[in-house]
Amino acid sequence: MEVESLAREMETAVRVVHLASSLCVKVQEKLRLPSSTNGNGGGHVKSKDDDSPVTVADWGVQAIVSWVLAEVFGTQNLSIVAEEDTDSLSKSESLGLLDSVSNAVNEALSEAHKYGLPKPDKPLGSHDILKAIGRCNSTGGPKGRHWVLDPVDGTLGFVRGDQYAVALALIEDGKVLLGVLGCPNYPVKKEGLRNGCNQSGAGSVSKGCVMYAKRGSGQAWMQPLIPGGYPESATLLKASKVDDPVLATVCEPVERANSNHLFTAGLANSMGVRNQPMRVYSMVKYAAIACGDAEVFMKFAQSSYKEKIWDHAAGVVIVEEAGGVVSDAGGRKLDFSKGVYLEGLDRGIIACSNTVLHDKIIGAVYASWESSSL
Ligand SMILES: Nc1ncnc2c1ncn2[C@@H]1O[C@H](COP(=O)(O)O)[C@@H](OP(=O)(O)O)[C@H]1O
Ligand SMILES: [Mg+2]
Repeated sequence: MEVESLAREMETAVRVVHLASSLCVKVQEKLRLPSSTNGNGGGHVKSKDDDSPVTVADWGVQAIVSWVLAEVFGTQNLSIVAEEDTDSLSKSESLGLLDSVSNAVNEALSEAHKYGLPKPDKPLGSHDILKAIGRCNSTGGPKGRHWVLDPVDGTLGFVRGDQYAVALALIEDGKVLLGVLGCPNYPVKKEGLRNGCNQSGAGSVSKGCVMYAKRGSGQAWMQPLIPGGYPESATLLKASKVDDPVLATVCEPVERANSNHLFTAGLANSMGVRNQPMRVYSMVKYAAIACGDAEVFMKFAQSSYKEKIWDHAAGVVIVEEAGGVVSDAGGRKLDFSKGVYLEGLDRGIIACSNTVLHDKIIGAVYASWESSSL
């Protein structure tokens, strides 16, 4: 019974992330048009109170995921924790923006049947869209089931035409049961789509994938993103077996403000890492570990910053089921049971493709922390 219901949740989550990713691809294309070079993406981008950008895609994805989850599972007991709210979108001066969100949402939902998802009888009105976005106001917690959504993770990467991710997870009683990551700009080797993406070899590269995993299954999967529909195939993902730091690739946030590059460079150096760090926006870093393109992901934010569950939940379960390990800098599992924030996080986050590298980094943190300036 339990397994069966989770199958339905996984199926819905994967399909809606495909649909949401298709919306993002279209919005990102519009942002790149010459008419969008006026600093606010032709009206598609707005600044939040903390000056970080929010776009038509952030609200559009949140509306779509919320609407589909409500259709499939009903609104009673539906708890969704998500990044965006309706505050700025419902202001009178945002009417144009709300119109753009409505258009993007209705365009995407008109194709929902091609993804095996329900579709509205008639286009959603602004009221329905604000309701769907506003419904995602849960704060999670230790008990019950909570969907956790980052509609566009790495919004800065998104507006810069770079990497970003759509991240959806399901948490029950504080444990992440399943995670889905849409990575519309992630390069995937064609051989990889057939055989597991850590296989090397010359050959063409396609763009975009959706990765997903169910807790305890010992399997993480990847599907290609295909325009206008749902793919038939999925391939198994395996994290890298490289355990020699000399051969390892470390990835980290692009923005210095989000992680201390100097500190992580010192750690990497002390363990013998030689490759330059791979700097990537968003949870795509977890995707890179899960599919064997990198071995280590480190994020050491300023001590005043509190990490949010939607920035990690989906990535953690996918990396772990692909064979990797994720913990805080003290080696403890991340705690998704305390609400919106990863409370009690010890200094930083370390995701590795295997325990050998993970143990080495935890040891390096221990050795170097005293002398760090964090
Ligand atoms: N000062 C800060 N320190 C650390 N992380 C931060 C931060 N400000 C924002 N972030 C988080 O870092 C995420 C981007 O990750 P990365 O830097 O790895 O690309 C942001 O996600 P959003 O883009 O969804 O807001 C945001 O949640
Ligand atoms: Mg985010």
